Amino acid sequence: MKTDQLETQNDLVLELTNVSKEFKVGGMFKRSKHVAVDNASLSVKRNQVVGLVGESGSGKSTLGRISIGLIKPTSGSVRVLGQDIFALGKDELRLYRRKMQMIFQDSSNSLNPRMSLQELIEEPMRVQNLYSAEERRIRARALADEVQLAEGWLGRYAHEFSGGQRQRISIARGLALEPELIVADEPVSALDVSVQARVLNLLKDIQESRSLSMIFVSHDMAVVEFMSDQVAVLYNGKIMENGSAEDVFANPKSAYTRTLLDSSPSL
Ligand SMILES: Nc1ncnc2c1ncn2[C@@H]1O[C@H](COP(=O)(O)OP(=O)(O)OP(=O)(O)O)[C@@H](O)[C@H]1O
Repeated sequence: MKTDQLETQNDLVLELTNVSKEFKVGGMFKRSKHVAVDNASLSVKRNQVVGLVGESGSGKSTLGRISIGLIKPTSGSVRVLGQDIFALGKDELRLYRRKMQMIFQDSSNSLNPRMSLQELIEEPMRVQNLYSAEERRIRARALADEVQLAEGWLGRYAHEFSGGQRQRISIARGLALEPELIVADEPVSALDVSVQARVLNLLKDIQESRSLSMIFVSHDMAVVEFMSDQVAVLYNGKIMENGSAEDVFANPKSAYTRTLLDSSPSL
């Protein structure tokens, strides 16, 4: 294999190929299948942000969760850094998951109220048995600084922070295991509009400085335009359109994307 071919392959952090997900729905007597993701193919390069947009129920979250191994697709393959993650055993997948982290809309609600900021950021490293206690302490401080939480706050508890600050804590916890791929699922939707821009700017700065690959799920087209290099539009589980953010926003190919853009007042 030529060197340039090798580089192109390594450059792909996430590769979804013909991924479908069917959920069984209904009760004991009337069972049916719901196709949440329908034959979707998508790739994310190193240092690239791919925005996933579409109306509620179009399959964005399901595809995001499939991308980091939280949901197993019914068919298709998911490669992260060249590795088919569903070909891994349970323990191997657990270890591999370090490379892929998810930031949820309500991540901050799941922070343990009995832990200090220092402990909350150290927790993912402790659970994975990574680093010495001293090193975890130092790393947690650096991570708090990276998400712009003051050193003086390291002893405070989750409930003492605002919504935006709690989402910064979740971001720091997501970064603690040095991931290469982040799936951010509506990460600012639960925040006040005034706080959203600051958290988005932080996320973008971190993504750029760490050269992270990211899937950014949002129903807000303006937010997606700000964050993304590439945009994929989902409708009924199908990818209707996938192109550079510039092209998709300036020249949407599908009528559905045009409707989405027209109904987005903040653009
Ligand atoms: N565990 C599940 N069991 C059954 N159906 C599910 C399950 N998870 C998702 N679905 C269905 O799959 C479809 C896609 O859901 P998904 O949450 O991925 O969409 P979404 O685009 O992220 O929506 P939203 O913006 O509202 O979060 C929906 O019709 C949803 O009801």
